[in-house]
Amino acid sequence: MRQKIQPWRHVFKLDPDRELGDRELEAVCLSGTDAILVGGSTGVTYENTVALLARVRQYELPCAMEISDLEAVVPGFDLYMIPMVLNSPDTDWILGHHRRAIERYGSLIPWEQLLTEGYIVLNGDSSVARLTGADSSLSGDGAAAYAQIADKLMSLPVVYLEYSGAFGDMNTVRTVRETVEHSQLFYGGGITGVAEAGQAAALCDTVVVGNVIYQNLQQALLTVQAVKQTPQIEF
Ligand SMILES: CC(C)=CCC/C(C)=C/CC/C(C)=C/CC/C(C)=C/CC/C(C)=C/CC/C(C)=C/CC/C(C)=C/COP(=O)(O)OP(=O)(O)O
Ligand SMILES: O=P(O)(O)OC[C@@H](O)CO
Ligand SMILES: [Mg+2]
Repeated sequence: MRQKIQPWRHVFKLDPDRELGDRELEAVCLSGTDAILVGGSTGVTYENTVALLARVRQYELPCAMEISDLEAVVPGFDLYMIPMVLNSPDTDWILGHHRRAIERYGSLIPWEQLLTEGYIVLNGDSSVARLTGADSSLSGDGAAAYAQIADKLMSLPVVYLEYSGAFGDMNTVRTVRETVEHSQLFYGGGITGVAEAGQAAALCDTVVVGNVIYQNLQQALLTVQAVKQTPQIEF
């Protein structure tokens, strides 16, 4: 599974709880992005997730689900990404929901299709920060410490720097980048055009673009090449 995401440089995150027309979806899926990640922190249901999966499946690119609510899990995705919010004080968002999911689904879980993401939530104003109570007031060193827990102590395949809704502090991202050796480093949050996309792409392995799809599709589409044409800085 890890090999599957290794080539992902640019990913569009589609929210089942938001409207996107057929022409717009086609533009997203044919944009040259490496994958579609279906997920949101609120309002995700079985029905709106099935509907979005069926529409994305008209295209050939990989489609993964990022699970935020067990009731909304839909079979048929290529991959299931499982967030653990490492900087939440509420262990439910690190292990609790996960334990209940395993108790409930047991042997039905397709483990070979699951990938764990060590989330570090850094925008205190985001829905995900409110939902999980994450401590978003971390310094660069604090964020890097969580990243090292994910990378070195837990050997998680993904470290996800989540600034959902606001462009992040690139000094913090750089500090984290310098410490992550094995996990694939995802960046997401507040990318609204090529300049931000390029900055995040220079520092991270995978850049996730979400909200701007719904606000300014043309700008969203331009982020694909901006990410792909930006070489990563070597540390
Ligand atoms: C047949 C088949 C496929 C069976 C599947 C079996 C199965 C259930 C496997 C799962 C096993 C498992 C361990 C599941 C975990 C369950 C679970 C609910 C875990 C909790 C995940 C979690 C920490 C959620 C918190 C929210 C979160 C991190 C969401 C990620 C997405 C995100 C941050 C979106 C951004 O939100 P958005 O709404 O866009 O925010 P803005 O408003 O700021 O834009
Ligand atoms: O929606 P934006 O702010 O682009 O963030 C992308 C993604 O990281 C959200 O989970
Ligand atoms: Mg969003």
